[in-house]
Amino acid sequence: MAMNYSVIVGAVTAVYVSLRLLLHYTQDRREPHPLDTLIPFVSPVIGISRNKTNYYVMLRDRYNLPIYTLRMPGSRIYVVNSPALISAVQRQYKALAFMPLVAKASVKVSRFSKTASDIINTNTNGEEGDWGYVMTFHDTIQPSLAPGTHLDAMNRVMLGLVAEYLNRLREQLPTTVRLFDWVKHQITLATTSSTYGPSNPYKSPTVEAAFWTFKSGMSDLIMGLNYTHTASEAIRAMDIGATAFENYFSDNHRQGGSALVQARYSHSMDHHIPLNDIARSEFANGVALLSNTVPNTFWMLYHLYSDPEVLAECRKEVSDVMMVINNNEGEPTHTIDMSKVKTSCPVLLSTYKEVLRVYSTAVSARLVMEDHMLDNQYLLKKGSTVVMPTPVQHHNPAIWGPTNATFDHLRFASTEKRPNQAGFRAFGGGTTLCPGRHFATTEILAFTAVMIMQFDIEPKFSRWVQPSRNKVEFWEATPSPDEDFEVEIRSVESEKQARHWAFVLSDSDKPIELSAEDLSL
Ligand code: HEM
Repeated sequence: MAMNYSVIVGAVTAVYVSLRLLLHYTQDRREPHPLDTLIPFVSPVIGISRNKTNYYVMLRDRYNLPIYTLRMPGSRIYVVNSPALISAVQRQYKALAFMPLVAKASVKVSRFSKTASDIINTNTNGEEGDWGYVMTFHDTIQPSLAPGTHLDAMNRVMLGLVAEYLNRLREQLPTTVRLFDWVKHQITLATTSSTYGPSNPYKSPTVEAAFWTFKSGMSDLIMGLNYTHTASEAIRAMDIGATAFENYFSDNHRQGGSALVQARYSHSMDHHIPLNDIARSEFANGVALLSNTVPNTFWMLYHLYSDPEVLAECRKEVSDVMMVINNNEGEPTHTIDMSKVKTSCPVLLSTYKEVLRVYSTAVSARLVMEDHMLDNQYLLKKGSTVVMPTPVQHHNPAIWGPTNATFDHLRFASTEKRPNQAGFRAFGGGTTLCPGRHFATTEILAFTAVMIMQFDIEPKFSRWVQPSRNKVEFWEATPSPDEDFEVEIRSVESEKQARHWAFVLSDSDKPIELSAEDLSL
């Protein structure tokens, strides 16, 4: 027995020493310093799976390095903390590329045909010039989501739908719903109907449910774990979505949709993507459309309703920009001008930005295409991944002060001390800055503004309790609550007489500052 024990100890020691030597001899001194090497190659895996994106914040707090290396089995991750180095990474968009990662992940999750996969995987980083499906994708869709005519048109449809859903809700009050599920359903329908028009495939409850099943299995699909139960369910769900979208496109329903869907469809057709693959890509696009807007709307409602002070201040602001206008039937209609909400409701806007700051779990990633000296200081090796975790910036005491960990709904409303916009990265930055940020912002603000004006919400069985959010997946930029809960929705007493609500967009959708890039618009 003693003999067996010493053999095991000897073997473990030999493995450990070999791993340490391997780490030592394969780490170039010019690379960023390696961290969390207690058990080489294993400690970072445990750290990330246990602590999710908090792991990066913990390592920043402990070592405060501008950049460091995490050695993982078979790969290196360079984690960038310093804002100056983040800018340097963003400037090197060819050497430190985003699109090859997107192409690889999208082929895995959408399960494209070989024809489509080959087209998508060609010239992903513009090695042969600025052409190809992936290289031209961003510039093709960007105009349909940029402030201007197309975005206004999409916003007007979305605002009409939000008003219609919530007007209908008034007729069912009081009602009890599971808050997250309810928000998910309302936002899914408003977002997808304004994107896809009257023949929106998500109007089918089967397609709507299939999308959320697909989303639940995405992590396994990205990691190639196609054999798990969750992945099999996601694959089945993708097939349901693909069939629905194939019918939508073959019946020409996209003609009634937004400029965004037209641009995406034409782009795929121009690159000779087969129809079933276009449908797969469109269904997977639901992740960009919905996976952040839904949870951010939920967290907004949570903070608005769980704190009477926040609720009162925001209600006052919105009521100041509300008008009563007679509709076509001569009925008085409470009308909220979204253009005014964006210019005259600083507390509501600040609450929204604070939600984005506190809840963002986005980790921007880049693939190192060739050995590269970042900022002439740090060697980044070909094939490694560079990551820029947003929580590190959003919880940086040097930018946000000692209260960085707490939710302060007035943080962005202060006119004296403007927070440094470079430290706010909820929508990413550089060439991969989120093109959907203005659309999502208008939707979240409209939905929450009309909610607080029309309805009171109370948890059914207890007081408001901050839901945990530990189940967030590694690729998600916004966590959902771990558990849903029931709330009762009632009519706001003083508003009982107002039966109709509507929105107008009096001015073209002005960009509000959602990123450092918006300051120059
Ligand atoms: C509150 C809602 C949203 C949040 C927090 C959000 C967040 C982000 C973030 C952090 C990125 C950067 C990814 C990176 O650099 O690694 C991104 C990219 C992107 N987002 Fe959003 N997003 C939101 C809504 C939307 C909507 C509604 C759309 C579509 C209409 C959209 C479309 C996209 C696309 C296409 C990209 C990739 C950009 C590229 O190809 O370069 N997003 N988003």
